[in-house]
Amino acid sequence: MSDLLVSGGRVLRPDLTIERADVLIDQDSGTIQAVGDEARSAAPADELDAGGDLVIPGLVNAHTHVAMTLLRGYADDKPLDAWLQEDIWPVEAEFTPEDVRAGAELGIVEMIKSGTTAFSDMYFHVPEIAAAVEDAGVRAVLGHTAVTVAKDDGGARADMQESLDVALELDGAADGRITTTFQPHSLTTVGEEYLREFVPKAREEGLPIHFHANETEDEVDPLVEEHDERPLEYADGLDLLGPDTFVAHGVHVDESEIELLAETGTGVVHCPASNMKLASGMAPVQDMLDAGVRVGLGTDGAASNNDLDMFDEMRDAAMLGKLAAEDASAVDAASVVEMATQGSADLLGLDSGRIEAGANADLAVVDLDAPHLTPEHDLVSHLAYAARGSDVRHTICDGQVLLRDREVQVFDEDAVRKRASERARELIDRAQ
Ligand SMILES: N[C@@H](CCSC[C@H]1O[C@@H](n2cnc3c(=O)[nH]cnc32)[C@H](O)[C@@H]1O)C(=O)O
Ligand SMILES: [Zn+2]
Repeated sequence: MSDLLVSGGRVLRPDLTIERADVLIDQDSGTIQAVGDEARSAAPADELDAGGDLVIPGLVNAHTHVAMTLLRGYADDKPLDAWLQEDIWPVEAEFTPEDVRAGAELGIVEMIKSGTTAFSDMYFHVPEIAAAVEDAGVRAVLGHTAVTVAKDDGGARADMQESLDVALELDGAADGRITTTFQPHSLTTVGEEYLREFVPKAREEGLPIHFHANETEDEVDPLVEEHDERPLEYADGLDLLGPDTFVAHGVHVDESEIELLAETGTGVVHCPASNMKLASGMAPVQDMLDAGVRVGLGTDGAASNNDLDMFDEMRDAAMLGKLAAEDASAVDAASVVEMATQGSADLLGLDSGRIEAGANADLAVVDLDAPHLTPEHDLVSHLAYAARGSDVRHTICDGQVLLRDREVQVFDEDAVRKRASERARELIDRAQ
């Protein structure tokens, strides 16, 4: 048996207490074998020093568009609709499969370096993203995002069919590290007739569903006008909600919709940085938590964030949650740490996000030896409010070491950055 010992650290346990403990990992099964006294292995095949560090579950980014790293800083300071239509979609039309691969590798390197071990993605040229995930050793929930507006009927149906086909084909790829979702882009960018035709097919195949919902007011008003019901009531009528569904954003949800989310077990991925940057609004996160809605955390794409650092996202979630509730006790440190770990993992259907025997061996080791993490009154507070992605020292996924002493083990980081820069430059040239 091949095993790995993470030794000498303090460990964040599932109940958010901190315990001095070693963690023993079975690399063959990719799971945690023991935490604490039972972890003292006679002679582990490999050892990672976590002395003075905090060992946490690998963070889970529950909503992103990873290849959009190529568009980081390309178009800023606009609202969602204008940003997508005027800037993003014209350039995305020029993306080649190689561009998506280069952008995905860049995004994955950024995530590995900041302690993220799993992500959920919405994009196109998905086999390229799957190949990058396979090479990198991370986990991902992938899918092809279908849009039907501004397409003829043939084009629209083909895009919906591709979303089904890609989800069926890639499920279980990369030794099971890849799973999939069926992905209508949003309730306003996919026509009702296509949802009526394809959602039942996705349900029949048992595919989980992921889409953008209630992100901006512009997305809510037309649906209310046309159907005389709230967007999530409309979605429920189309069998889009349920425990196998998680929606991105959920910013403009009213009380009845929060109830509907809780009743149906539908998950919500909160994306605070994107919501602030595009001025989409403030999601009522504390109200959703109080109502028993399952909430995870995501960065959204790098062009609306502009990074993929989940530590940033935790802090943004806490800050924005307080502002939205006008209550400093809302969305507290423990809530955001839970959202970024067990909360997101639960939405993605992963047995990750907790350091416990039997769970996936997906971990990050945070170096606490820094002025901004001193003194150590409360390490959960530090994770939420003071730590940064660059404090991550080691990252482990599926029992394999992806980052060792801040060195990415799975890719040549400089080559990935160089390729992404070149591809991004050529892409913008083509689009202009
Ligand atoms: N543009 C393609 C496919 C869409 S892929 C997923 C899309 O979501 C877009 N996207 C990124 N962030 C957001 C967001 O916050 N809300 C809605 N869409 C977004 C992203 O740019 C990408 O175009 C088509 O026309 O078929
Ligand atoms: Zn998005």
